[in-house]
This record gives sequence, structure tokens and C-alpha cells, in this order.
Amino acid sequence: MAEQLKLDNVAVNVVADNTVKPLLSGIDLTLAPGDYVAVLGTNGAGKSTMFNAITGDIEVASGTITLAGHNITHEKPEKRARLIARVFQDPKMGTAPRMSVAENLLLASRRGQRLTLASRGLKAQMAHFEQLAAQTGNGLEKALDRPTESLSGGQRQALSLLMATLKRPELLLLDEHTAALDPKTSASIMSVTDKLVTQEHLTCMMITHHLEDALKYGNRLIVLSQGRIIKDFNAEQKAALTRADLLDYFG
Ligand SMILES: Nc1ncnc2c1ncn2[C@@H]1O[C@H](COP(=O)(O)OP(=O)(O)OP(=O)(O)O)[C@@H](O)[C@H]1O
Repeated sequence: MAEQLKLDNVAVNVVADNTVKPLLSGIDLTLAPGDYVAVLGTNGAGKSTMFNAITGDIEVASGTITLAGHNITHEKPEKRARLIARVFQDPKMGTAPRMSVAENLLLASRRGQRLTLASRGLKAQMAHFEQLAAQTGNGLEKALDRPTESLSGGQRQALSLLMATLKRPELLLLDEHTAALDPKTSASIMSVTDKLVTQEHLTCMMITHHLEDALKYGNRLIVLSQGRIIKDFNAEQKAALTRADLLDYFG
């Protein structure tokens, strides 16, 4: 199997009150290119810590992390950010508030390059940005000149997703990215997410507490508990799962 992401026996510890507390232990996970994995687990199970270990926001105590053929285990987060895009729960996290939607998209299109906001560059890209924004189905294309702080949470999260995927990431990490949205907006952001991930065949992990979304989207589903992966369902097994099966893991 081709390997896009491989976590090999990854452990993460923190020291609190002079004792070592394991946050992640023995994490083994291999994703093929295009794998789209729902990540479930109770509060505190270690889901965000696993993402932090991959992005370098927390150091691993042992084990190795390989992404697209690069051993990134000890690389700085800034360097990994060229390969990894992450969308957070808070719509304010992903965008620069005073800059317009189009300027944010231009920045995202130049991720990893030197930043110059030449208006010529912006003009040349406007038609492309309009087309991209229209895909999200929430009027974002009519707001290209507006500062992102004036957008709705849903529009802002749609923009965060476009920015995360504009320059194809080797890995897309979605960290409860619909949790702060109302049910209708959340459903619409999930459908944009699904379109972007499947059309572009992106390798993606999505933390969610919405069991329906975990069942509906993606070709794999993993469950974390107490810092370990306790279940890894493939597409066939996932298709046979029910909400009740998943609820058992939250007992
Ligand atoms: N930097 C840190 N220092 C100390 N403890 C931490 C640190 N980061 C996470 N933890 C602890 O590790 C455990 C796992 O946290 P994590 O945020 O990964 O859980 P989670 O599965 O994402 O939970 P949630 O669903 O609530 O977001 C929690 O008990 C948390 O308090």
C-alpha cells in the first residue's frame, strides 16, 4: 500500500506535578493517499494531541512520523506547515480579519512563498477566486472585497477550508471544524468539505463529535480512547456501522 502518512509507535508525554503523564501511547496509523478518516473519541481521548504531534505543535517522546516520504518527526512546525493544512473549530482562527476575502485567498495561494500583495496579482486571480468561492454555496463569491471579520461564521469557515486546500496540502487536518456552527450551516460546510476532499483526492483526517457525519463522510473511521487508537474501521466495516455501535465507544 502506498503510504501518505505513517505514525509509527508514536508516544507523547507531559510532565505535571513531577510525574510523567502519557497523552498518546503506541500510536500506529498508516494513511494511503486519498484516505479520508473520521476521528472519534471522548473528550480528552487525545485526538487534538495526535494532530498536534503531526503538526509539530507538541513534541513526540518517541516514535516516527512520515509524511509524503519525508520524516517530519523532528521538523519545526513552520516547515511542516508547508505540507499540512489545519482548520480549527473557531472560524476566527483561519483567516486574517482585516484583510478582504480575496486577499486572504491570495495569501493562501502563496503559502510558503515570499509575501507581496501586488494588486496586479490579485486582479489576475479574481475570476478564479470568484469561481472557488461560488463552490461553497453561501454567497462567499459576493463578499470577495469585504474584510473577513464582517462575514458570518459559516462563510468564514468556508473561506478557511478554501484557504487550506487552495495550495494542495499533503495532509488536511480538520479539528472539529463544524462544531461552532448551527446545524444547517454545519451541514453545508460538511458538504463543501466532502466535495473538496473527494474531488481533489486529498488525504484528510477529521475530528468530529457528530456521529452522523463520522458515519456519512470518509472511507475510514478511527476511535481514540485514553491516548490510544482502539478501533480502525476500513470502508467496508465503516459502511456496516450504526450510530448505536459508535455510541458504545462513548459509554
Ligand atoms: N500541552 C498539554 N499539557 C498538558 N496536558 C495536555 C496538553 N495537551 C493536552 N493535554 C491533556 O491531554 C488530554 C488529551 O487532550 P486532547 O485535547 O488531545 O483531547 P481531545 O480528544 O482532542 O478532546 P476534546 O474532544 O475535548 O477536544 C487531556 O486530558 C488534556 O487535558
